[in-house]
Amino acid sequence: MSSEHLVTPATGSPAAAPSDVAGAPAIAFEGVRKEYAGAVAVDDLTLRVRRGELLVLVGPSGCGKSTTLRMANRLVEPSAGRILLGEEDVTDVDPVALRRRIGYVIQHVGLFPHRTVAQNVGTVPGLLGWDRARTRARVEELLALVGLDPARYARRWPHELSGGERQRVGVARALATDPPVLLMDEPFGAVDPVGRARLQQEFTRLQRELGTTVMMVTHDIDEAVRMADRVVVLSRGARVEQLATPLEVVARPATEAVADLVGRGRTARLLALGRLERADLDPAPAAPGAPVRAPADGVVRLGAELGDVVGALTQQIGGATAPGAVPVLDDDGRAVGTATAQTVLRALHRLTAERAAS
Ligand SMILES: Nc1ncnc2c1ncn2[C@@H]1O[C@H](COP(=O)(O)OP(=O)(O)OP(=O)(O)O)[C@@H](O)[C@H]1O
Repeated sequence: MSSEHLVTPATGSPAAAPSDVAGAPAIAFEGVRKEYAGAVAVDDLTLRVRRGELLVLVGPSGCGKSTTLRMANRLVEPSAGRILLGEEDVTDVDPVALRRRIGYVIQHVGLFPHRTVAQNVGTVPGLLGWDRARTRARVEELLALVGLDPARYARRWPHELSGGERQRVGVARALATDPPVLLMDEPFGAVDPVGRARLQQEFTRLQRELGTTVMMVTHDIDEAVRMADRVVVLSRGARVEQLATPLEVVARPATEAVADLVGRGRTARLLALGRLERADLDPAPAAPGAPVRAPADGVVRLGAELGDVVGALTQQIGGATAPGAVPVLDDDGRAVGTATAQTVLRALHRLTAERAAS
C-alpha cells in the first residue's frame, strides 16, 4: 500500500522574536475567508492555535479542513482576513521561505523516489547549505527519533520501505530543521489500522517531547480524540462547531453536528479517555490495605483507563466465581477498594458532569 507524502520542512530559523512572546498563539486565523470561483470553502474562520499544542481539525468531507491548513503556509491564498504566524502576517513572508519554516506532511505525495532515505531527510538542510557532517548527524538523529535505525535505513530507497516506514521518513524530513510549526493533512491515512495506531502514539510522544506546534487534519474522530490536545470540529464553510479537549468533545458535544460525528462509538471513546479515580470506587471497599489475591483474579490500578476496568470485569465472566468486582490498587500496590459496573457508570457520570460544569 502506498502511503507517501510530500514534506516541506522548515529552515530552522526560529520563529521571529516577537512570536516568542509568552501566550501569543503560534498561528492565528482572524476572520479568514476563502472562495474558489465564487464558492465559499471557508466562510469566516477565527481560530488560535496555541504554542506547543497538537490541534486536530476534524469534520465531514468538503467542510474546508485542507483549505484551512493550506492557507497557513500559503499553498492557498485567503480571499479575506488575516493569518498570523506568531505576530507576523503570513502574507508578508515570501511563500518559499514560509514553507521552509513550516513543516508539511500530506498523504499520497511521494518521497523523492531517486533519493535515499538519508538524502530525503537531508533535503532542506542541504538547500540551506549545512555542511555534510552536520546534515549527516541530523539525519541520523532524526531517523532514530522516528524509530528507524540509521544503519539499516539511511541508504535504502523509498520503494524498499513499507507504507508506515515511508510515513516515518516523511515525518523525519518535515522535522529536519526543527520547525516551530508542523502542518499535517491526513498523515497516517494510508497506513493499515495497526501500524496507524502505533504511528499515532509515537508521533504524539515525539511532538510532546519536541514541543512542536502541530495543526493536523483528519476525518477520523478516533484519531482526533486519541492524538489531540484540543479538537476543533468543523462543519461546512469551516464553521467552528466546537473547540475543546477530546474529553469535552466526546462527553459534551456542543452541537448536533458534533454529536453526529462522535456518534454511536461515544461510550467506547469515553471508556478509552476516562480514568478511574478514587471517588468512583465502590462506596463499600473490601478491606482497604488488605493484601490482594493472585493477579489472575484481575486487579486494576487507580488511574486505569475505564476500558481496562471493563476488561477486568469482563474477564470474570464464565469463571468459577464471578464476583462482579475487581480489587483496585494504589501506586504502592495497596488495595484501596473495588471496582464494579457501578464504579464505571459513576466514572462516566463524573466525566460528563465535569464537562458540564466547566
Ligand atoms: N482548488 C479548488 N478549486 C475549487 N474548489 C475547491 C478547491 N479546493 C477545494 N475546493 C472546494 O472547497 C471546499 C472545501 O474543500 P477542502 O478540501 O478544504 O475540504 P476538506 O474538509 O479538506 O475535505 P476532505 O475531507 O474531503 O479532504 C469543497 O467544497 C471543495 O470542493
